[in-house]
Amino acid sequence: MGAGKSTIGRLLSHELHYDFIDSDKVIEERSGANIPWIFDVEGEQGFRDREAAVIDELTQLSDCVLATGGGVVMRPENRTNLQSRGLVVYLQTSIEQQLERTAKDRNRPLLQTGNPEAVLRRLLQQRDPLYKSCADIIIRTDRRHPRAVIQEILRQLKQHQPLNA
Ligand SMILES: Nc1ncnc2c1ncn2[C@@H]1O[C@H](COP(=O)(O)OP(=O)(O)O)[C@@H](O)[C@H]1O
Ligand SMILES: O=C(O)C1=C[C@@H](OP(=O)(O)O)[C@@H](O)[C@H](O)C1
Ligand SMILES: [Mg+2]
Repeated sequence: MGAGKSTIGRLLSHELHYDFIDSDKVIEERSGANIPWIFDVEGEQGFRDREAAVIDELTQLSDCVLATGGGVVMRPENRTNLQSRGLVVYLQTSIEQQLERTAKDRNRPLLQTGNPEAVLRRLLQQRDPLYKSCADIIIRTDRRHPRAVIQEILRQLKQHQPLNA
């Protein structure tokens, strides 16, 4: 959360002339509700079920940049689908920067309960090995302008596959 997946993903899609899809937005559109409501009414498991179905569908598309929610790696089938069907970029970000970037946002239910720093620390401990297990590319985003992050992604992408852009 706050790594910049939604922001960087959109800008990157422009550079690549690809479509941009944010799985959280698709989940909201399909359910007709926002993420806090889904967590409230269906619990985190309900949200993860919706997320897994959407990820299975969206990872079958071509020529697009897909931004996921940060918890996508918690389900093994999501990791398999992302890894086998796409090229995965891990935006690695310090907790300090995550806190700064998410401070004003009330749309992340996991940060609304308890101490956000402690929550982020626990989640990073659980998830960092999982992000690393599926990432083709790892980019540090701390104190880097989104444009610099995108340039670094493009540079590393070129080493992986020929690009249309
Ligand atoms: N590299 C960056 N430098 C500064 N601010 C950023 C950067 N990446 C994202 N942000 C800002 O941080 C906030 C959270 O970004 P967002 O793209 O929603 O993250 P995510 O989708 O990973 O949770 C947004 O306000 C965005 O403008
Ligand atoms: O880390 C998480 O478990 C979540 C991250 C959110 O997306 P962002 O990573 O885009 O904030 C969103 O999917 C939901 O609130 C759960
Ligand atoms: Mg996002």
